[in-house]
Amino acid sequence: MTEQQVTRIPVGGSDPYEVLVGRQLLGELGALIGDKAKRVAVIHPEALAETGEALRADLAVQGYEAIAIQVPNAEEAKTAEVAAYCWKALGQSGFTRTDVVVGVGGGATTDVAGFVAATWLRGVRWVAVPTTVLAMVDAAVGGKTGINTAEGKNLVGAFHPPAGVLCDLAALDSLGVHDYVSGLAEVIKAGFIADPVILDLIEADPQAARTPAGPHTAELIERSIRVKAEVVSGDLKEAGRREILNYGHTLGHAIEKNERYKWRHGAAVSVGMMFAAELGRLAGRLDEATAERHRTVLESVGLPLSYRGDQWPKLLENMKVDKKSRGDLLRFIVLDGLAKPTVLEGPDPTVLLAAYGEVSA
Ligand SMILES: NC(=O)c1ccc[n+]([C@@H]2O[C@H](COP(=O)([O-])OP(=O)(O)OC[C@H]3O[C@@H](n4cnc5c(N)ncnc54)[C@H](O)[C@@H]3O)[C@@H](O)[C@H]2O)c1
Ligand SMILES: O=C(O)C(=O)C[C@@H](O)[C@H](O)[C@H](O)COP(=O)(O)O
Ligand SMILES: [Zn+2]
Repeated sequence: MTEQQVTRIPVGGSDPYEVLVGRQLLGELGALIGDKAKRVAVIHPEALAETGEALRADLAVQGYEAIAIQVPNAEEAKTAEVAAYCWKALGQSGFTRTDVVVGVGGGATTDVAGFVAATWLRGVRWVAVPTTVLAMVDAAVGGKTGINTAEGKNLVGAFHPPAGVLCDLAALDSLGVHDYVSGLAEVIKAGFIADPVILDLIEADPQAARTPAGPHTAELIERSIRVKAEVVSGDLKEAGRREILNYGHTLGHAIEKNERYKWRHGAAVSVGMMFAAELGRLAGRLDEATAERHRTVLESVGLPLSYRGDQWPKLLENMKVDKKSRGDLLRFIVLDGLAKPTVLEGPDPTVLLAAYGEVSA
């Protein structure tokens, strides 16, 4: 990709928008903010203090009353206290319904920024500027916004699509390898549920896939965004098909909570996908080769495959508040085959335990 090339991926639904992938995209921000806004709030994590301030200063030069709101890094930002801190900043700046929130950062930041936008005055416009692989391919696209509570992950939130998403690939150069690789879990998820070419590209050179300098970085990101865009375009509020994007997340979210959010989301989802593959296999749905492919591709990029065996009772308890649960019924996304996701409802507890045995350390 040359510096000037920009890929535009449409996301449909009642409030359509585009995901732009390229470099030097910040020139696009003004058009997305629109001409009705007087004030803009740039919500950014501590790690991107300079970027947040540069963006604020640039918007101020363009004539907006721009404020920067710094939130903690990573999952510590996804709390009611941080949301309340942001609401206070908006209130103090006189933020009205025509003003705009810009969320710049990883998925944790875009989740809380989107949630603040969804709740302030019952909903104001927002633009996502994702700066991690994970946020580009998943978190910033699709309008799921939210925060955690003491009881679990993402338990409070709203569906509130952004006005646009700017994925500037240059942002990935400063990302640590651990965070880069964590994002690959959602890329690999998109491969297993819908686009196996993603898996072929990673398997061809797993080491190259671990860095933004790899030859297929833009293609992997764009393919994953297209999977997400296609799914959410037809089912914004997760009435059905959108549930496939939760592949690996039932156990993944339970692990994140058990680890008090010290594990990255992608790492937990990696173990969760391995578990879901084994669950599908043991339930007689998934062939052995595809289940084994999970192990090889996740391991090849350095993602974890196992978790502490003694934690199963706690994980089972955590999984009960998963949003796919209905009453006492646990529901999992499994595969009937490669790119054939489906729902497995109320699996036999012995099969669940056996599947966990396959990922227990
Ligand atoms: N809304 C959705 O549909 C959706 C989808 C997937 C994941 N998520 C959420 O996304 C979150 C995980 O996102 P993540 O993996 O991006 O992690 P993250 O947001 O926690 O970011 C990881 C770390 O990298 C820092 N960082 C961000 N961009 C950087 C950059 N360019 N250079 C250097 N440091 C940078 C962050 O400040 C943080 O410390 C989880 O909370 C998960 O639940 C949401
Ligand atoms: O967009 C979706 O829908 C997803 O499930 C994508 C997931 O990768 C993401 O982690 C999402 O935040 C999980 O949502 P939740 O509803 O299970 O909290
Ligand atoms: Zn996820």
